[in-house]
Amino acid sequence: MKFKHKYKRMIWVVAGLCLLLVIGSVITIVSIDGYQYHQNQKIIQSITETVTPSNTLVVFFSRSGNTELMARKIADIKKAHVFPITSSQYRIGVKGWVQALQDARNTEAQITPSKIDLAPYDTIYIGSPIWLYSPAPPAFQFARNNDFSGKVVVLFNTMNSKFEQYYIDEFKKLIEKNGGTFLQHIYIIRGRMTQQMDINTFLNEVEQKLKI
Ligand SMILES: Cc1cc2nc3c(=O)[nH]c(=O)nc-3n(C[C@H](O)[C@H](O)[C@H](O)COP(=O)(O)O)c2cc1C
Repeated sequence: MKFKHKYKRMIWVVAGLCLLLVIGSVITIVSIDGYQYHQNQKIIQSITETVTPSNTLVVFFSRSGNTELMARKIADIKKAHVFPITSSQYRIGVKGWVQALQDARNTEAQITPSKIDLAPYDTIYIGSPIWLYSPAPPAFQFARNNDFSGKVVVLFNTMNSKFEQYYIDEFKKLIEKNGGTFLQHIYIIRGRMTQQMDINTFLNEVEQKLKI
């Protein structure tokens, strides 16, 4: 009887420790996310936008600003117009992070705007973070909603460590189904959360990727 009681107590202690570990990890991840968001925003504001006519458009969805940074750098180099897609349920913070994790493998999302007039452009860059090895749902939703007839499309992603080619192929199929030519997939691995590459190396990497 005494042994059973001790055993039960041990289970509670282990369960409590596991719960603390999960809460601690979530707090750490969300704090790093928030820190990164603010660091990225400082640099993003210093990159000037192209206002003259352009036949290249960079469309992106970004939560913590890494993909936005890549998008703005691509637009700067290519003298392209840039257009953010937003999805309010994935805002920075705990709620948005949990929702992102929950929806990571979906290919549908509520996005604003749902469509963009692509008529002035012949090349469209579409960017998003990788969530659970796949481009985030807003990128798929944008690809589903728009007509890419006569357009060349480049998918670009930022991530911590890796993606699965299967999801990139699915994205390519969606672009082709909507009339586009899928030219290329480019990506930057910024490294795991505590050892991410610094912003200048990241921006140099964007330049290198565009030369390929
Ligand atoms: C819910 C969620 C899932 C993620 N899954 C992956 C993943 O499978 N592989 C990976 O390398 N990074 C993953 N990440 C990290 C992001 O891809 C990475 O931080 C990205 O640069 C964030 O882009 P953003 O700042 O534009 O939102 C994930 C992030 C979140 C929030």
